[in-house]
Amino acid sequence: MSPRDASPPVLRAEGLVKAFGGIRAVDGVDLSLDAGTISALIGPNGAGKTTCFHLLAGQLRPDAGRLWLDGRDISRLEPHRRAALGLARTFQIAGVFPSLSLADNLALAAEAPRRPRPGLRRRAAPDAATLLARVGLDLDPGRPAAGLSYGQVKRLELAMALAGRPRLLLMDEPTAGLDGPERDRLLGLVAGQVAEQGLTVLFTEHDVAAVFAHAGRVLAMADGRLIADGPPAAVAADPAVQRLYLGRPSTGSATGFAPSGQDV
Ligand SMILES: Nc1ncnc2c1ncn2[C@@H]1O[C@H](COP(=O)(O)OP(=O)(O)OP(=O)(O)O)[C@@H](O)[C@H]1O
Repeated sequence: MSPRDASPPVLRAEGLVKAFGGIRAVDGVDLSLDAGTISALIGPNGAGKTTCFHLLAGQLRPDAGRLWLDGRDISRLEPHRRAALGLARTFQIAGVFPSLSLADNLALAAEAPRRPRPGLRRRAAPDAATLLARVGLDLDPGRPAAGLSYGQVKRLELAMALAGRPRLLLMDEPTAGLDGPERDRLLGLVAGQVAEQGLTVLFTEHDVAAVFAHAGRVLAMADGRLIADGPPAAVAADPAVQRLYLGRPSTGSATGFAPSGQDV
């Protein structure tokens, strides 16, 4: 590819550091995410994944390091300014309003990232029925969110994240609380949006089988640092990752660092 053809990564981070007292929760993280890719950030409890997400989305200020979204320096922007530029984040506990209709939940979610930039021309959000169809919810958009099953709420949350038409979606344990089939279904829907809409996704996930099934790339974190980054099979075979999860190097199985379905 010639330099003229090269478009900047959707997200680039350089030298991110965040310490809490004596703990360096994020300790010099560099990463870069290309458009239309889905990557998983894995690591044991306390590795620094959530802190990393806070730094990327702007809920925390880094002690050091810089960030670019589509080549634009966003290091000093507040979370709502980053959201207005297309960086969306979902949380483990999300904000669905049970008393509002599905359509109103989606309309609020579509509006939120745009409020701080009144002067800009707005792109129309997809309509509620289209968004619900994208996440496989065959429901009346006029019905209240109250009474949805937990799995349906998680899919509504995904539709709400998509309503803002993000460029980059950071998903912190999007499948928390879901059983195996529901987890697969949700991550399959996310991967579908990556393939069809050119969305870029970084998600955290403790279930290694789900990571292998849906992530194109895996970034493994330990003690605030990225210790491996690459295709899932290569990361699984990485000796540092093997030591982290099993306390011993790889025995050769590409998916052997944790048995299918085991949490990491
Ligand atoms: N606000 C805070 N104040 C003090 N220490 C913190 C704070 N937030 C995180 N930490 C510490 O920073 C380290 C990284 O935590 P973090 O929550 O980012 O890890 P994680 O990989 O997301 O873990 P988990 O998988 O359990 O959510 C941990 O040692 C944690 O105790």
